[in-house]
Formats: sequence, C-alpha cells, structure tokens
Amino acid sequence: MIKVEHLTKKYGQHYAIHDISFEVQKGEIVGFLGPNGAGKSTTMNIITGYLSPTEGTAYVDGFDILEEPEEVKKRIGYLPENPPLYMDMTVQEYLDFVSDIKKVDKKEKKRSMDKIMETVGIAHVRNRLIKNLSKGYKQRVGLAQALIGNPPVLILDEPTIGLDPKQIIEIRTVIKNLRSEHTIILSSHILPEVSAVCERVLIINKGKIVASDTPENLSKRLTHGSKLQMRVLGQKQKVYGILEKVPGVKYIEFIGPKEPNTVEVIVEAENNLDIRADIFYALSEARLPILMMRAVDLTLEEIFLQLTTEEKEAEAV
Ligand SMILES: Nc1ncnc2c1ncn2[C@@H]1O[C@H](COP(=O)(O)OP(=O)(O)OP(=O)(O)O)[C@@H](O)[C@H]1O
Repeated sequence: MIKVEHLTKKYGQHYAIHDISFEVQKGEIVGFLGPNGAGKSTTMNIITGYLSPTEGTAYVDGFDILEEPEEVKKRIGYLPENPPLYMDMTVQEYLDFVSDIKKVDKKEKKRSMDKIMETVGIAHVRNRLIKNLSKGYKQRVGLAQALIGNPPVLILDEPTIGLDPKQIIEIRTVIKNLRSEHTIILSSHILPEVSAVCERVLIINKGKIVASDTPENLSKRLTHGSKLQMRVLGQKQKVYGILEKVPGVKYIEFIGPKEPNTVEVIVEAENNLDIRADIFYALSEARLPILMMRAVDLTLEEIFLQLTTEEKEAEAV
C-alpha cells in the first residue's frame, strides 16, 4: 500500500533523511520510532506531499507522490503533530468544513460525519466550540479530520504527544479500532507507544532505518539468554561471589527475595553472550541450586539503545 524508495532529503549539507526505503502492506499498522530529529516528520511530510524529496520517491496505492500528488492526497488521512483546528468552530462545523474541502459527496456527508464522530468518541461534544475542549478531545477531532473521506491510509505524527495517561490509553484504543479498515503509519519517540499499538516497528536514527521487525522479534533477536532473571537458594554474598567470576557477566543486580532463603537476581552478559550454561555449572558446583532461570525480554528502550550503539560502533570501524 505504501512503498518508499531511496528517499533522501537534504538541507544544505545536512541529511534530514538519507536513502530510506521501506514498504507497508495493506492493513498493516506500522510504528515509526526514533528520537527527536531522527527524520520521522520529514519522511511523513514527504509521503503526504507537503515536502519534496531531494532524491527518491514513494508510492501510495500505486500512485507516485511526485507524478500524481493529488491522487496520493486523496488516499491519505494525515494527522500532523499539531492538527490544523479552527478553534472558533464547533466540532460539527469544523468537520463539515473539512468534508467540503475534501469534496465528500453532499448526500454522504452527514452519514459519514456521524460515523466518524462515533468512531473517535466525539459525538457527544459535536456542538461544543473546539477551543473549549480538552487536549485529548482536540486530538480526537484532529483524528476525525484525518478520517474524513475514508482514506485507506492514515499517517499519524506523534498522536498522543502532550496527552495525560488516561487520554493516551483512550486514543490508543481508538487507533487500534481503526486498523481493520486502514493501513496506518504512526510515528513516535515514545517507545511503549509503538509496542502497544503496532504490529511492526521501523526504527529510524539520524535519517536512516536501523531496524524493521515486530516488537517481539526485535526483543528476541537481541536477547538470546544474555539477560536473565534467576532465583537461587542461598545467600546473597555467596551467589554474588560465584556469579561475578562467570566469564562474560557484566552486570548483577539483586531485586529482593521472592521466597524465603532465596535470592532473586538479574544477570546481564556482554555482547549478547549466552551465559546460561556457564552460570548453571558454576552455581551447581558451589551447591547453590537454581530454582528458576528465565530470559528477560529487553524493553524497546534497551533494544533501541543497542541498535543505535551497534550502528555507532559499525560507523567507527
Ligand atoms: N526546514 C529545515 N531546515 C533545516 N533542517 C531541518 C528542517 N526541517 C528538519 N530539519 C532537520 O532534519 C532532521 C530531521 O528532522 P525531523 O523533524 O524529520 O525529525 P523527527 O524525527 O520528526 O523529530 P521530532 O520528533 O523532533 O519532530 C533534524 O536534524 C532537523 O533539525
């Protein structure tokens, strides 16, 4: 549904994005994750036709963004970081206005607006002035304007930025409900955001894609028993003394006992080493029985750090 080919955007000598390529299949919900300044907004602005690339192009539903920008715009609902709302209009007036701009069929207009207001949960505030709504509700109105015209593709730039935790959960639920009918790209620099909503994550750093996978696979790819949680029958000092001698162990943290006479410990290995067997032999030789050992999945924060550091190390070589 979306195909991005070798997109580059240069400002002077500075690359905002550099040779980015990726595809998003119909019905997919993909998270675009990266720190501030990574190039997320630039990429989205190019796909939506608000910015022209220095090199490369993109296709939306088979239409080239450079050759047929109007066809592309028809197929995309865009929620920019700061949605263009008219504060002195009521919700209904505003959506009516956007429907006219997007040339929604007059006969269809009321029915489609009602459906959209229902979907994003703003039907009960339809007659309120936008300026009097909370930030969370303003964001829903922004989402509603993106949905007008029923575009098959939705591009949402930081949709939950500035919202409180309750509003974040509500907007996420709304977005999840949209995915059956739309292909969605959602950008965020908040890592739990994409793992909560998206099936696949594209990680972008300094204008380049550094990873593309499901949140689960990214986590698996980088663990391999390199971060473990264990429960060991024995005393803290003894366990520590054994673990610190196991080759490859770089970090040991006791997290408080969960059972009497045991210690609960997190152990991390350097360079993704699998240290499970060595730990097993070392502790059993010292007659310190392991009652439980499990791999701890990396959080997306840790994955992101690893991927971006790996890239730095590769650059340094
Ligand atoms: N108009 C511009 N002129 C010069 N440099 C720019 C311009 N717009 C963006 N950049 C630079 O391009 C890079 C990518 O910016 P972009 O806004 O795409 O990042 P982002 O990932 O969306 O970050 P944020 O979450 O902060 O918006 C940054 O280094 C930024 O400073």
